[in-house]
Amino acid sequence: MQKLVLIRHGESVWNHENRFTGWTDVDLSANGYTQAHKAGQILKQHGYNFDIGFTSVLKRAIKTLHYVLEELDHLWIPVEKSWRLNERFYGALQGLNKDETIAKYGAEQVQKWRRDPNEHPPAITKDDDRYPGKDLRYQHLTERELPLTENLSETMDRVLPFWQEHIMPAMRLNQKVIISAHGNSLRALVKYIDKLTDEEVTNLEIPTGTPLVYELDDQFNRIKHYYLE
Ligand SMILES: O=C(O)[C@H](O)COP(=O)(O)O
Repeated sequence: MQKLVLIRHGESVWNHENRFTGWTDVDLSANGYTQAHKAGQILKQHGYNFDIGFTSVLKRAIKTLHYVLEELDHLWIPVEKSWRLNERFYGALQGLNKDETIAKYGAEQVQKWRRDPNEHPPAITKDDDRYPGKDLRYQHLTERELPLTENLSETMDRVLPFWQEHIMPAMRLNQKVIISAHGNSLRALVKYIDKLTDEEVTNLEIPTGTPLVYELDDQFNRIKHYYLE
């Protein structure tokens, strides 16, 4: 049996302001900073330690992992960052207030954009300042990999190769792994590990800054999962 720990970043400034974030690189809020430290303390109380960490290239997830590892006095372990663990790219919704968007387009449409695994939020164009092709950190990506919008299925398509090629090999070496990522990149991963249907994943919400433990068998099938609080 192996334990894998997933954590969604602590509350971000835009979570606090209720704005669609996606790949926008916003910082943790003061509350998010506290949540990240508390998550580290809880993991410490339960005797957790890690051999390797994985995170996205967005500072809210990077900092959350950093503060967790700081509490564990584990800042020295290797941390691998990948755009593949980024939040779902929320297209033209990025930056908009969620309630204002509901007022404009209706609750049903906004809920579809947020939770229907096959629904695309409105796309940006390549001349938009939010286009990742303009951002240094994504310069090595191919044009096909650079999103203009993304649904959860597409997020899953780019998360899973990273799971298979980086995270699973570490676990096969019996390394203890922590992954600090985002609401929707973690929903994509959990959909895969828990073999959830499209309908089941629609109702899955992952809270910020709360360690989620997966106990997995040798084939990486889930035995059980639970939050540490
Ligand atoms: O990108 C965002 O806005 C949030 O991190 C996740 O938002 P959601 O709960 O609307 O998918």
